[in-house]
Amino acid sequence: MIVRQLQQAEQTNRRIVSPDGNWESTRMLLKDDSMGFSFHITTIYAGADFHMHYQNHLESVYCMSGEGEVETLDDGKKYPITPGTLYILDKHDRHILRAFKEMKMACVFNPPLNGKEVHNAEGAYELNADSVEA
Ligand SMILES: CC(=O)NCC[C@H](N)C(=O)O
Repeated sequence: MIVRQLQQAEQTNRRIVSPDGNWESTRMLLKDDSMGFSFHITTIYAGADFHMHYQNHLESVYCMSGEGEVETLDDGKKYPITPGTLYILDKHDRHILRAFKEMKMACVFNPPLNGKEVHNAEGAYELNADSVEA
């Protein structure tokens, strides 16, 4: 069994701060753990408004706190996000995430992230990103 603690993981290189200033994410479970998915606790900063398109991954995002919305770009639909909301990007959906208040999210990626991923110009993660060190 593997046991990890968020407050400890935040003190390591599992915590990634996005260079675009929109979010930070502590990646608690990664590809190296051989579970077939990765699990992250992500903070979306208040006022964030940014585009993503996970062409190489499927993602589920559960809101634990805060307030915002997600907009799917192919159909222009907007979905409010409040604590308890789960949105599931099952079609590699192009989307915009907006945080009206800081949001804390629990995120699962399939395939799992290596650890150091940040968004490329298209809002995707590459499949060959660096791993965090042991
Ligand atoms: C909700 C979302 O996708 N935020 C971007 C960061 C991502 N959750 C990650 O942990 O890399």
